[in-house]
Amino acid sequence: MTIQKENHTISDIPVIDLGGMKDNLKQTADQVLHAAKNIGFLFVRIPSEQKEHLHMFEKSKEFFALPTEDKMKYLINPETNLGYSAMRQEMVDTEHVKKGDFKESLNLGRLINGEPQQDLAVFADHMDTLRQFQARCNSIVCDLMECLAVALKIPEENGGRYYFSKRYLNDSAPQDVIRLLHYPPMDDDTNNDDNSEGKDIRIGRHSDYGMITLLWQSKVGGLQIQSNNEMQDPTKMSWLDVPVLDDCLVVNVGDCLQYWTNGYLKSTKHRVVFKPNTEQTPRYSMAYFVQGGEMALDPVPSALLPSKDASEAIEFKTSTEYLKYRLSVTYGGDY
Ligand SMILES: O=C(O)CCC(=O)C(=O)O
Ligand SMILES: [Fe+2]
Repeated sequence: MTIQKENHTISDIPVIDLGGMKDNLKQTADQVLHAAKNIGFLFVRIPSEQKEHLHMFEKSKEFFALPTEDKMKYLINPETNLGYSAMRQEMVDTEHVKKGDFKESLNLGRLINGEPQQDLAVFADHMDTLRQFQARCNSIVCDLMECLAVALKIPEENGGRYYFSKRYLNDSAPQDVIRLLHYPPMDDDTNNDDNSEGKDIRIGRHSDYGMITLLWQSKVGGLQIQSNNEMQDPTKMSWLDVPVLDDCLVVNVGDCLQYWTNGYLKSTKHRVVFKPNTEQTPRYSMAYFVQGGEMALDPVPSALLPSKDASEAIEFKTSTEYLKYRLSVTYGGDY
């Protein structure tokens, strides 16, 4: 699938205020669509009264500060994709990086009726923080989905403005994941020679598997997006730095949404590197992955979409099928 023919500059990543939906839905919706189809990334402004992400960051830092043996009690369950992944356990770029990613993470599954579906004893006293963060994520996701449906002019008989959000909220098996990430400072184990991109990698080049990802960064940057998305040759890849904007979160389109829109919306490759002067600083980030669950990977009913490339075989019927395949690659076929 052809993704992007032209290179982009950082000014292509707009800052969008979803509060604008109230008075000017069409304009806000068009801004979201423009970014989603041109670069696959956008910033969403965080109103100053919203503090849920800050509370989550505190809990995240506390978790990663625990001794390794305590964290290992929550080791990731291959069946559910929930739990703790240790340093180097994951490798998202199997083509260009030979060692696992220089990061650790904790995947928290969706709370159902406010309750966790995994062992989360370590968060037992902080469930309200988790509940409030999840509720905030859901609300941002629904706003974004409504914007996309409006700008894609989905006919009323197909659900109109609520085409995506209704399916999302009605999904029988929602598999959204909150992922807490910790990238420690460089150490003797950070061997820069073993990746052919010739860069110090915190997480290798990848696209996200699901529909939409919300990403909060905490102070330390390093996130980059590939401006020539389809380029496979590491020597010819070009990368744009995504700045850390304190009052914004980052949003990106995932593979499922690209697939559903016949490539109209772009799931752009990205990675995190050690930026100069931050090698000795840990980076914390949090991602909220909207996975799509058991929703069928059907083309979105929009006249704006290009027709499907006939050469492309339909391999996956649901988002979950696709997710399982991608995870099996990331974890080295252990799953
Ligand atoms: O930490 C980041 O900024 C990026 C994380 C990411 O891309 C991912 O987990 O998919
Ligand atoms: Fe990602």
